[in-house]
Amino acid sequence: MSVAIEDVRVALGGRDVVAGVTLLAHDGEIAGLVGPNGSGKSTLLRTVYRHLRPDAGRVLLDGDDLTRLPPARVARRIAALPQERGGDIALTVREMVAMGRIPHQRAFAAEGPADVAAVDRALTQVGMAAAVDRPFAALSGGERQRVLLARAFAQDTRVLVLDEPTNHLDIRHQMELLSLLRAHRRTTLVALHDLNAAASVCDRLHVLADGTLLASGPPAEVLTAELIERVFGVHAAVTRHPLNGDPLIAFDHRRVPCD
Ligand SMILES: Nc1ncnc2c1ncn2[C@@H]1O[C@H](COP(=O)(O)OP(=O)(O)OP(=O)(O)O)[C@@H](O)[C@H]1O
Repeated sequence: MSVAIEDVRVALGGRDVVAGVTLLAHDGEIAGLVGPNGSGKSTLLRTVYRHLRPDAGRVLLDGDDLTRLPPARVARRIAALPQERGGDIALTVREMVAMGRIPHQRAFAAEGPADVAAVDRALTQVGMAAAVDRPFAALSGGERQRVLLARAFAQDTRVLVLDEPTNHLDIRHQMELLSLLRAHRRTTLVALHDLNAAASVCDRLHVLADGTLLASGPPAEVLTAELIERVFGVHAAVTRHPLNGDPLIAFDHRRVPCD
């Protein structure tokens, strides 16, 4: 299932924070959004999981305008890990993940065997199966993150939208999550700050700055030292990863950022 963002504009607080962005995530592709803080990544993703309606432009799901599709149908097609990660919600871990099954259930129907299996599978995938009865509100930041990811996986959609999914995760859980994304091969839109992770996991990268799209393409073409300096204002050396040949971006943390 493809996701096409066509000339989307979003105004917030009296200014365009997304100023006419066009990009396409092909069926089964992992499309990464990278860019500095405030460049519009979350805002753009919110238009895809329908948290925000664009002021202009359209988001198309396999050619269908998202705003014209019934919400329940969208929920069976798009699952999201938003940047808002839930607070004091009085649910257990299992109950939280089971919410991902609601779009598949008839009104007031109990969970069926397929729902139970999907919830169990998702909890195992994120390594939280042993915590099913714990209160969600009592989890650490990284544990909550993994449970919300499980909820998105349990929703069993063809499209996943993930806003900074590796935030709070230790290196092992970051790597497990990124390899799960590759193994699942759903159409995925993911905002990532870690350029090396983005280079390894994404099929295509889209670089945002000040609400506009500056570059799109395969990571090895997009992530040049010049682009990184122009967009992020830091010096970087782009080499090859010694273990897998992916682009490897090295920063000199002893050096002050450039002007
Ligand atoms: N509700 C709002 N009202 C006014 N301005 C907003 C609102 N939400 C976001 N913005 C502004 O829109 C701009 C883009 O924000 P957005 O969260 O999309 O950026 P981002 O690229 O996801 O940033 P980050 O990397 O920090 O998560 C920012 O300047 C932000 O301050």
